[in-house]
Amino acid sequence: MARVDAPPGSAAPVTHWLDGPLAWRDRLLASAAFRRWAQAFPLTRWLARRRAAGVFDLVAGFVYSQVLLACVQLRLFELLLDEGPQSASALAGRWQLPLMSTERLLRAAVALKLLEHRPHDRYGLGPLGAPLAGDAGLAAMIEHHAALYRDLAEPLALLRGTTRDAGLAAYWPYAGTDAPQTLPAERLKAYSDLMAASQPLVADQVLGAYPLRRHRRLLDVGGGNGAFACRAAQSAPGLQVQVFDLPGVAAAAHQRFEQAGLSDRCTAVGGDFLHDPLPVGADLVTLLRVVHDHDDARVLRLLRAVRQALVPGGSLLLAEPLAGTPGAERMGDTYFGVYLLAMGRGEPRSEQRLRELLAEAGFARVRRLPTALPLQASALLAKTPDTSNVNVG
Ligand SMILES: C[S@@+](CC[C@H](N)C(=O)[O-])C[C@H]1O[C@@H](n2cnc3c(N)ncnc32)[C@H](O)[C@@H]1O
Repeated sequence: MARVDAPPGSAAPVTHWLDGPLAWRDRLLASAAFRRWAQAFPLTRWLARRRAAGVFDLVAGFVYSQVLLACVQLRLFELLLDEGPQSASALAGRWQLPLMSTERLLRAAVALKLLEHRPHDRYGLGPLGAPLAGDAGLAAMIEHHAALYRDLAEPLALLRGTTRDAGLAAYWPYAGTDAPQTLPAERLKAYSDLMAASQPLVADQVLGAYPLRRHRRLLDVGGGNGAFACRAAQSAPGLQVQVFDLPGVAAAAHQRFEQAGLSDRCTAVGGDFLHDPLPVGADLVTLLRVVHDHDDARVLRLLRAVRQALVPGGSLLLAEPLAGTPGAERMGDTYFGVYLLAMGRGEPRSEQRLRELLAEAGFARVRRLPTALPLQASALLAKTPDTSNVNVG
């Protein structure tokens, strides 16, 4: 039986009956002779090609991302949506780029299905580019990845924690401090604007899965500068909405409510949700894209504080992309796993892990609310016990 390394602290090597067959399979796939045979044999050729293409996509993925980033930075998708197909020379003139590199970018984007080559040698939107046209939230998300790409330039330095020029850690300053309430407003603005721009993607999922009309008072914890609160208030005319976020962010939420003419129903409170008491009396608390930013100990502290703040029988709606989501596994463990590592705190969690944390914090009757696009966000609804809110543990 094949030998594998023992886990730290254990003397005996750990083995499993599957180790032998899997080692045989690994040796087969690692053999150039076997791969040559599989590529030539008619019944395995399709599989060999698919595997080779899969490996190539992993090799070239960074290039794909940068082609997409260049298209977004040039506002190419909006331009083609507004003005229709364009020739390479028209685009090169508009962007003041060399014709040769403009053509290179356009052909690269065609191969990625971001664009399509149209009659008369023009370029129009492709099936993957069209949904990006005019979506400010997606564009903002894509553009802020420039910071992540800097962190990933040396992946081993990231894994060792020795990255020199912090990209995402600087972008999300609350992840690197135990006193986030002291952060000045100007350090909170870039990420808060990004969250507001991309919030419609999440709000669509949340409000589609869980209409808010049955609630009286909503507390959006870590609610950013109030983008979701406004959508929530507009979707449920009788709802009072309160945002709790860091002081600099809450001040921006207050401004948004005034500008939207919603100040009579929407308010904002500033503080640190890990140390300051949350406003009490809500019958619904939302935690949208908040929990994955924090380690288990902080999440438990936050969930217990939420439970204390809710009225007996109140509900918590937690929404974020979940690890292990069928069909979107790379989004959780690959993308968010690495993203949050670069950010400096937090982890993607599976539904099961969140259920455990919710139970430990005293929530019950947890159920998953089906969302239309789990890649964007999954939602869990949990309840506080109907009676007293004491003994939160
Ligand atoms: C990833 S953003 C999500 C914002 C918003 N819920 C959304 O989905 O657009 C996380 C939010 O949590 C807030 N936050 C992080 N740590 C906090 C803390 N200790 N106390 C209060 N707010 C905090 C941040 O300021 C930020 O607005």
